[in-house]
Amino acid sequence: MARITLRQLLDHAAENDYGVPAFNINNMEQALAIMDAANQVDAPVIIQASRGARSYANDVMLKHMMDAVTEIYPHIPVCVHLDHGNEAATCMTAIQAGFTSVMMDGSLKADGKTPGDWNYNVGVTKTVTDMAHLGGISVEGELGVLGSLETGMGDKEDGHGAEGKLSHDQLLTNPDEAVKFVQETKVDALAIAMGTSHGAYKFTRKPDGDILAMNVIEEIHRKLPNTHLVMHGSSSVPQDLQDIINAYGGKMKPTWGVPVAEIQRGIKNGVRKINIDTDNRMAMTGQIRKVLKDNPEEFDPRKYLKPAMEAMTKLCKQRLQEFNTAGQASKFKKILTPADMAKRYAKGELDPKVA
Ligand SMILES: O=C(CO)COP(=O)(O)O
Ligand SMILES: O=C[C@H](O)COP(=O)(O)O
Ligand SMILES: [Zn+2]
Ligand SMILES: [Zn+2]
Repeated sequence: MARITLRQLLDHAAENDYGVPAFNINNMEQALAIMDAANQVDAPVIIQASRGARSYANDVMLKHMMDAVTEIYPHIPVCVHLDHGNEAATCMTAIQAGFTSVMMDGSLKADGKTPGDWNYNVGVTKTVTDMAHLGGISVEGELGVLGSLETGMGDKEDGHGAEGKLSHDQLLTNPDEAVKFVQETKVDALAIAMGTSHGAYKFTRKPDGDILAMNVIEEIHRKLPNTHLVMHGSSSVPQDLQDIINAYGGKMKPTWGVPVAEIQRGIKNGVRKINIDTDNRMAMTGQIRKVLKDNPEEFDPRKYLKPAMEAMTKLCKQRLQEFNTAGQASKFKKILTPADMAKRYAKGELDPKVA
């Protein structure tokens, strides 16, 4: 069993200068596609499930799917992570279901819509780290609210995201506050806001520093050189995937995502976890549309799900190569269990270090 905690994985990534994509799953096809990619390029990987994924697939199904992939690919370290936990209970039930890492997203209140203030965010995040670390489970926190620097709007695209207009103060993580947040909460990884948002419609033009503030990441990394940074909303929304969808009856509007080169710049500056969901959704949907359009007589789901999986594997493989995750799986000497990690937290070995 090669189920790894986020903390052990990202510590290795920091020591070896690479980033790890965190791909979202909702079903078996996505889990198999990710693992096929990781196996082909010898990469460790993060598989994450949102609250929506948990209610779509059922925790029991997710748990056994994760057991299945680690049995099929025992040599691939897999971190099973909760994406955007909205309250402590959501994190605790994920841990019960076998997740080795949870995100407590206190940038928004439990409703997933209202921005949380400093005291709320620190309080709820610390509650989760205190409990999770007792069991050796890793925690990602978030400071700053995801949303567009072009429009000031939070991302409401998939039901989770700030409502209403946000100020630049809210949309850009403050580096001094980031230091205090990490010290007070002891999170293992920190998600920061710098202009990305979820979904396909991130930018109306190729992003420059005005709308994708990579300088914020660089400044935070200078102050917190030992903290693993997380970029949410990091799909690149490739033009060729937009084109396939639109060529086969889709109606995606013109849009830009996060260029891979910007993510690579982030990886040089402490970004260790890169969240990608939309690109994989698009890769699958493009193939499903194509098969059904080309073969209107077809009704066997395997006929369109297989090419959909292959397109997702191709995308995942490409990101694992671009982030230098490829070739790293076989470098792991020993996968520590959550119980091993619990002892390390108890000794204070994993306490945050500030520059
Ligand atoms: O951040 C994400 C999940 O937490 C996914 O982002 P994308 O919508 O850019 O793929
Ligand atoms: O928010 C991040 C992911 O894209 C998951 O989306 P979801 O909540 O629709 O599952
Ligand atoms: Zn999303
Ligand atoms: Zn996210």
